[in-house]
Amino acid sequence: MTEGRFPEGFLWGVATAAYQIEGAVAEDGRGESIWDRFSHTPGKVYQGHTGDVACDHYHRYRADVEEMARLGVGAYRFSVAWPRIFPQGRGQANPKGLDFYRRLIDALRERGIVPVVTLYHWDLPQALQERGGWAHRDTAYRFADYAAYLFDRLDEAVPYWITQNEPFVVAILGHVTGEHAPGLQDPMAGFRAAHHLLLSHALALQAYREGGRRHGRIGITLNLSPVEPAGDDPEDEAAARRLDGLLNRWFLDPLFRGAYPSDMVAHFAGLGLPLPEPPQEEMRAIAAPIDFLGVNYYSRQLVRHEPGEPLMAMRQVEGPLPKTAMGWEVYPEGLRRLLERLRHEYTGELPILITENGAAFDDAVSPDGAVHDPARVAYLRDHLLAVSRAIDDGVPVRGYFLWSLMDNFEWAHGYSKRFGVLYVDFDTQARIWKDSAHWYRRVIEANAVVD
Ligand SMILES: OC[C@@H]1[C@@H](O)[C@H](O)[C@@H](O)c2nc(CNc3ccccc3)cn21
Repeated sequence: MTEGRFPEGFLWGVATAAYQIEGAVAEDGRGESIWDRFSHTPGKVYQGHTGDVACDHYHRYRADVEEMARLGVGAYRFSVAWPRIFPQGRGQANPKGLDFYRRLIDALRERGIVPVVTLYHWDLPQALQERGGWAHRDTAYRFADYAAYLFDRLDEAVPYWITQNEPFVVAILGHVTGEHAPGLQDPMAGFRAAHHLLLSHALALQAYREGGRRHGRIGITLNLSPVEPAGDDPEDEAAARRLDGLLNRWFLDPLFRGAYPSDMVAHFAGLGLPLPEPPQEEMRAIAAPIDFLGVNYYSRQLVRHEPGEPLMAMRQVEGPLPKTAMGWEVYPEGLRRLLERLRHEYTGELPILITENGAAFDDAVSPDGAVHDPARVAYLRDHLLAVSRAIDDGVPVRGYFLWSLMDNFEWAHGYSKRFGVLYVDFDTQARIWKDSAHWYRRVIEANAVVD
């Protein structure tokens, strides 16, 4: 394959998530989520922004699907809001909630766009949080019930299911640093949540496999990054290994080797965090075969040894490379290296989907009415070239989902960070194609990186 070209049938897509785009948070029976609660809590989100309206996608989904069709995408990755399906997280279902996703899937299929459905993208029903949330084992079983409910009603139309989006972020930012909902700062809750998120994946996978007549493929999405020492001090290298152990291996090892990484278990035990030995049948279920691994890649992590930092004895440092509006280094080579590592250490011939890759930049509408975003075009081009090189080396990457279709609610940053290839004017809800959207359409059409 010549560099920059992609295999026949490569799946080109865009990605979004329910709480970030839908709005309509109190419509048609939707229950409260932890992100409704968190975003309405003063001081948690930039300038008090919330997802109450977001991109109003709940009402504008048909027009948004038409934009996807104009882009020429073959697939669309979106998440189902659990609180629309089960407003209390369990018990009584809400048919109007399911009806919205049926309408969305029908609109996609009418335009020949394959739905790729993420079951959980961070919007836990608040009622389950009040019963302990992800730190409580029962939530994993409620998730499996929710997943089975959707499998039974939507599986005929959904070829790809993703159980969890980024369990690391849910566990650590939600339960240890407190930057995300539910805003806890309790390392033990974080480790319990991490295990219950993996357990929830395993239980949903079992429900899928045992449900008979299942037509699709099912996997999980992890946020993965190369972790590199900021200097050549052996202590910095050890710090990098520790962060790699928490960010990457804490999830890859259970999923592909059936056990948590022993060096990290020992590290946390040494801190007086004696993680309870998980039941072996749970670890076996977590390591049950999946059909693909979803990889969200944005940048690398650069670390130094930091004796005073209580959990990991490390601190992340700013690197020398050009950065996006999130302050993340632009490091496309890291994606190629990550894919090579995954294949050699974990996934082998298992298909990989890049379920998120993209960048935020300070976009603005020009006097000519266009949105010129050359930095995003360059970011996307270089990362696609990295994917193409990995494929040429034999890594079985089967698809790429650009984050994101349109500017949206960027969690604790609110609407201050724009990741879309479509610019959203949140005063009017107008969608404006950025130069990167025109470019991505040409890439898809050519099935190759174009200038
Ligand atoms: O930040 C951009 C996107 C976000 O909008 C998606 O909902 C989420 O899936 C997502 N994950 C990452 C990478 N991981 C991450 C790192 C720091 C904070 C939050 C997420 C980036 N993104």
